[in-house]
Amino acid sequence: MASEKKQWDSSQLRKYDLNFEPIPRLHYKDPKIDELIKANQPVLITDSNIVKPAREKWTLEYLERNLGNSGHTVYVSRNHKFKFYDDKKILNKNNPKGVEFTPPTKRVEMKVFEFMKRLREWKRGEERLYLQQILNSTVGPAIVEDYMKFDWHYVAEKKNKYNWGELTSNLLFISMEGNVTPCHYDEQQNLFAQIQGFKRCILFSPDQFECLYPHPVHHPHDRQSMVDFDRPDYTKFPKFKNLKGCETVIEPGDVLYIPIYWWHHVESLMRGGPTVTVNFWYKAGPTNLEYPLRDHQKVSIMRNVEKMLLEVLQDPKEVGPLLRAMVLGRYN
Ligand SMILES: CCC[C@@H](CC(=O)O)C(=O)C(=O)O
Ligand SMILES: [Zn+2]
Repeated sequence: MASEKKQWDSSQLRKYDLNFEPIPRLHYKDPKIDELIKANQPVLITDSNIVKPAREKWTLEYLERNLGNSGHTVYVSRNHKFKFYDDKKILNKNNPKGVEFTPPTKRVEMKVFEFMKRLREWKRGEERLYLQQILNSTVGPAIVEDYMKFDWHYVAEKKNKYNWGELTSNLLFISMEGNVTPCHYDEQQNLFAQIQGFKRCILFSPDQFECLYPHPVHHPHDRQSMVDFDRPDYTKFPKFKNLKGCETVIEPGDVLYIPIYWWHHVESLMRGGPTVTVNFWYKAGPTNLEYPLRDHQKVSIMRNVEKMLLEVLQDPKEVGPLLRAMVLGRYN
């Protein structure tokens, strides 16, 4: 059979001073998928029916007609990055313990027809938009009907087999070409289903924590890497050059398993047009402490230590000196 024409090329990928291994791409009936999920390893699942109705029907026109007339959550950025921030951690009159912080993106509520108009008329260099909307009762009945026809048997089988917690949400992402969600981790298991367009996903294991320098837990950019992948500061973040990761480009119909606590950087291909994705976020299941501890469990322990120290010390500037006094010359 003539090889299928590749639908994208490497010139559409942003260039980083890093090399990556490929993430395994396996047909959804391949039993090796279960081995990888059980080991908390990423895997790209192809040819499944997980979001088949969306794959067949959710064009931008269909979404514009059926997403409903409520305002949808849209982020606006002056550049290609959409770095998430938790506004509950920003200093303001209701949150005197918060951090002085200027959000890098604006969050607005936008009607879907306005969003789609902005998408159609967008010119390179203009501010970028990224719709990120929870699929909830505000969406139109046609979307609900399609959603009910997702292959819930397949996802429930994974959830139960690997003891994941409950499904917390499905987010719908409609991105402009070239948008980037910078490197971060989530405390949830994630089935990341691609509906339209191509997204490059670069993933790093939780054991790369020391190379990715997350913001402190109390910072609005908690869980996000401090390193700007476009212009890494190797003086401030010297271990970034040792970073080891894996990558794939997900295509419509692919579903990427992003394991809990795994770092991921996601970009809609440049010159690839708008992209549509639905994710499935599951809470972590109950974890029994078995030794040796898994790397993601150590990240969770470090988060708890940071939270406890901040609680008792009150001043973030005291956390470093106390930990250095405790460790340097004694535990290193
Ligand atoms: C706000 C979340 C964005 C998404 C990545 C992307 O599609 O841009 C992601 O990081 C996730 O599904 O966990
Ligand atoms: Zn994420």
